[in-house]
Amino acid sequence: MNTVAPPSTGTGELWSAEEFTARLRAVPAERYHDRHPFNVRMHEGALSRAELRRWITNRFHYQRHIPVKDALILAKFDDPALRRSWLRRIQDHDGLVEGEGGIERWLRLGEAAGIDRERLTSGAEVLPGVTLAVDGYVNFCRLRPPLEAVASSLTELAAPTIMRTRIDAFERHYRWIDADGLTYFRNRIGQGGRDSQEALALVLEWADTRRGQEAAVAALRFKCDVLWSLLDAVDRAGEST
Ligand SMILES: O=C(O)c1cc(C(=O)O)c2c(n1)C(=O)C(=O)c1cc(C(=O)O)[nH]c1-2
Repeated sequence: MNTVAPPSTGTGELWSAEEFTARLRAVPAERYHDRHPFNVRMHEGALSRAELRRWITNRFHYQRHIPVKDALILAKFDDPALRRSWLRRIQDHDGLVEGEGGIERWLRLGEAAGIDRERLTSGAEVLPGVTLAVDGYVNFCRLRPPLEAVASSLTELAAPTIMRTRIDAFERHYRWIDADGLTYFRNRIGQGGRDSQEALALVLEWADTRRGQEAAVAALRFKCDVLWSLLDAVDRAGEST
């Protein structure tokens, strides 16, 4: 996390599709939040119940804003097929009817960990740094062009792997959480894989200048920083309790 982005000149030649793809994939490979000390401790089984509950509570703030940022991205598209396709992401989180969808599954994860849904939905325990990180992501998607907004979702290239690692860690080390609570993570393996392939194809198609390619890589770095900052806040909150 100490690397500094080189200044973007945007003046070089267009990277080939292979090189551009490799540069995009290199970003989460280097700075995805699976390397964050908090996630490392989670995967090793070293988190206390209070820490895990703090993570679930604060990550809920991220989860509930994903469909909001996807609605902001959707509003930028003028193509019906593209809107239809992107709409699926909102439906994945919100469900088609009450009681379904990713947000509901995250609430059930909370219940499995002993946090009732009123406590999660109240947002009362969301840390200031988490609010800022999530606002940063939502506003990035609100303000940036479609290429960058879509590219920022490409952290999901790495998400299926972290989901598998997390399920394994929960089943092994945090057995006090009922296994049914892990359904959110199980569902995201397929959804995240599909969403990231869709987003990658769009970014490859739309980035038709070197400047655009560099902007897409920078968007993905920014998103890695969002996820990293969120975990920093969750990690540091423990120092004062
Ligand atoms: O738990 C995780 O590590 C993790 C990471 C990410 C990600 O890489 O952005 C997402 C999710 N989960 C997730 O559940 C999710 O729905 C999601 C949507 C997006 C996005 O940027 O559109 N990222 C992620």
